[in-house]
Amino acid sequence: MNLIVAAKIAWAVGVVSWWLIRRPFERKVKRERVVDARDRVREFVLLSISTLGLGITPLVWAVTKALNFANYPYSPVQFALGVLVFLFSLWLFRRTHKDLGKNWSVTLEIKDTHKLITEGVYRYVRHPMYTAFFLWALAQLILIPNWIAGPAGVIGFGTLFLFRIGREEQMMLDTFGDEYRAYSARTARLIPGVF
Ligand SMILES: C[S@@+](CC[C@H](N)C(=O)[O-])C[C@H]1O[C@@H](n2cnc3c(N)ncnc32)[C@H](O)[C@@H]1O
Repeated sequence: MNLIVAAKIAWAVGVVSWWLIRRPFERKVKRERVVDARDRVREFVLLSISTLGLGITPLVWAVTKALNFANYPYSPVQFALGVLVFLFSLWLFRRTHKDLGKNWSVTLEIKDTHKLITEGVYRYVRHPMYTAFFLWALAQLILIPNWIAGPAGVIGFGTLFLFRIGREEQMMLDTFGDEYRAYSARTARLIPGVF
């Protein structure tokens, strides 16, 4: 099989796997009562930018020829590395969902029974789900040999992260106070011991 076709299939399998992992958790949180929801319009815009980068742009690359002018030569090593990083991101993504349980939400929300999670992967970093998304974006960068569709995920998810993270941490501080302050003091945001 042509290596570019293999990259397109690997990318599509990765995205469908991500969706299949998320589905049962989405169902579970539907029944929870939300007591604080912040920045609804801003969150919609940020999620759209992230979807454009991680979903729509690579999809356009995979199913049309519109971005082919920005393709560059590809190697089996690059393909294998991209697949490995994608697998690692999916593993971490599933772990974060299991650890967060009913406390998870797509946008900035607090539930009436909300608990601060500090165990599992949350013991090492405060935002492991965002680490998983950055790994997905990195996998896309490596897996897709195109100067537009490759980096689109890093730019799209990076924008969401930059404009959301301060507000999410402020919401957690407003809700959990000293408990979150102490948790923040002993954990990094994305990479243990680094950042
Ligand atoms: C998309 S989830 C991402 C969670 C976290 N930022 C991460 O990257 O793993 C966002 C929601 O998770 C909730 N949340 C974030 N950190 C949490 C924690 N340590 N414990 C419980 N809920 C948390 C907040 O209610 C927020 O609205």
